[in-house]
Amino acid sequence: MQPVLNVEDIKRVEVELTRVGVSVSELMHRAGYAAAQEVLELEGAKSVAVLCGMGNNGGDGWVAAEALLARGLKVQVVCPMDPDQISGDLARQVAQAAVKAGVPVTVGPSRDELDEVLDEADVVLDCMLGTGFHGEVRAPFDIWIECVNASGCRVVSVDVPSGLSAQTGQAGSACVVADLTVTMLALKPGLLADDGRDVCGAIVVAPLAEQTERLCVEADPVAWRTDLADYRDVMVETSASVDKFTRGSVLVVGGSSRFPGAPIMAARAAARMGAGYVTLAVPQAIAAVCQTHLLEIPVVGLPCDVEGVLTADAAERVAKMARSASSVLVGPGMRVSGGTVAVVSALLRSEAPLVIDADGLNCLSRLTEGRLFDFPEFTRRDAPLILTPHRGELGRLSGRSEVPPTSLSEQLECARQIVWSDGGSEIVVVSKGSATGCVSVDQAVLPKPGPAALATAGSGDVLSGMMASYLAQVGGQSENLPLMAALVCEIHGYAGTVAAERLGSRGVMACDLIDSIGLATDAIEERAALAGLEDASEGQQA
Ligand SMILES: NC(=O)C1=CN([C@@H]2O[C@H](COP(=O)(O)OP(=O)(O)OC[C@H]3O[C@@H](n4cnc5c(N)ncnc54)[C@H](O)[C@@H]3O)[C@@H](O)[C@H]2O)[C@@H](O)CC1
Ligand SMILES: Nc1ncnc2c1ncn2[C@@H]1O[C@H](COP(=O)(O)OP(=O)(O)O)[C@@H](O)[C@H]1O
Ligand SMILES: [K+]
Repeated sequence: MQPVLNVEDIKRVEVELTRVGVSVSELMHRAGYAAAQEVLELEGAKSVAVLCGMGNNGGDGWVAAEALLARGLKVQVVCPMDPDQISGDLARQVAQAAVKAGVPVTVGPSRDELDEVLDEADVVLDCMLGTGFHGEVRAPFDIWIECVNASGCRVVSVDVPSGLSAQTGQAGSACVVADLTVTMLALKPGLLADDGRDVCGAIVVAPLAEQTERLCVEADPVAWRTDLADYRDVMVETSASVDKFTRGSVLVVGGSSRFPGAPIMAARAAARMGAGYVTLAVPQAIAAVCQTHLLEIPVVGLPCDVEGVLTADAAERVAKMARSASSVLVGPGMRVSGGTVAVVSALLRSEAPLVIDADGLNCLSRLTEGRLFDFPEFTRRDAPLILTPHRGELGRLSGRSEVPPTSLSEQLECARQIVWSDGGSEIVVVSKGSATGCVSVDQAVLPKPGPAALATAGSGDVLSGMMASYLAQVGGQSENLPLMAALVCEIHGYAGTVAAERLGSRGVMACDLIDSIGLATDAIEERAALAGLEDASEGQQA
């Protein structure tokens, strides 16, 4: 797994590195060389325009420009002011050194002059704004960024594409769209979510020092980005000597007259994910319609009101059914009422490994008055509990329904608040978004996100069905619950990719994801096993 550090923690690592003898100047030189190296590895790169800002990100650029010139490339630095006028000592010194070494400089070009420089270049090295960027992009960089994006050059961004917040993942009104981002020391959350996913291109981490790995771990990473090989420890063991019950039984509880489709999709996803036996429990009013769509899955009708919403009488029945299930999913399409709140409450008190999604989470918000972290008694249980909120649901659970989290780092913060108030290792919050974080008290793991094709109604119901199914198949518990949850998200994402290949990136509907789950599971598990073997053989050779 790769550590992901908040920007302020990256700065702490930088300070720690200086304490162990790697000066900031040395770091800037190594950053510049790392960026230059990536440019040199691009096929056919001959002429490079290096666009430098006035801070240390620009400093990295000057070092890279000098290194590229020394390797025989045609280099042209573009800078808003005379190198002697740069206020930061370090950036000024490397700029002066580069000029002395013969690096040609264009100072404060007009738009036309900049376009001319870019016409001559085949690669742009973007060193305008790094982690020091905040607010809206100001002149001249707003114009420069427009020119870079229109130039047709390949773009390598240093540390972070200029105009993107490395912390929040939000892009300003202007933002470089890179083909490759060489990020220094460690991944930052903003590179992995929201606009970051659109503008970073491929991401390469340049650790810059042998001590970096240890210092990053000591800086308490905000999350860990998974590698496929990590999943081997949490995968379902395959065996031919199984029957439908040993393959795990899932109870799905949800639905209402308004939303009969959500629990149907969740139940089908649970079956496609490999559970041997799935039962669906829904309001009596929709039981027949659900059964018509589910040939393999028995449907149980429960007491409901005239609106086809579960009543409190259903709670005891559900709790009893939960006793014979390897896992239970509650929530999809259920609505929020006194009855559904009673059902969620009964399941929380049960010993069943439990996944709560959608309206199940909204019931939980209602139970805890929107401050789940103030009511850890609801989530404190011995059996696993997985909550799968999107940003809106997470906001409601965290008492911030008016201002739900808007970035991955805020998602992680809210999820942490919930799991830490509970304090147990059995609770995981799967905080969903364009990037998803699976958060427990021990760690937060980030699976590789799926494609935007997943942003379609019902996709979350499919995920929660898959989650309950995997939980059932590993016997209702896992050595590493957040990693298991991340594996399920990764399979969900890959199902989106498989479905998009078949139906087009905008054509995917939630049911199409269900049909792709089986192949996606096989593919991800096979790749994880292969990646594990490769890691092991590399380890032996080393
Ligand atoms: N943290 C580290 O360990 C290392 C950092 N390095 C580099 O240093 C960078 C951070 O350097 P700095 O803190 O100097 O910050 P930056 O160079 O990212 O940005 C600071 C400059 O940008 C300007 N600026 C900020 N917001 C702006 C806006 N909205 N519009 C226009 N201009 C704006 C500031 O006035 C200042 O001149 C990193 O991104 C990285 O490239 C590397 O040199 C090596 C190691
Ligand atoms: N832009 C995106 N890129 C990748 N995954 C996404 C994107 N948007 C949404 N997703 C994923 O799709 C799923 C949507 O879940 P949710 O919002 O609960 O949908 P619904 O309530 O309609 O079922 C989540 O797993 C989320 O991570
Ligand atoms: K940059």
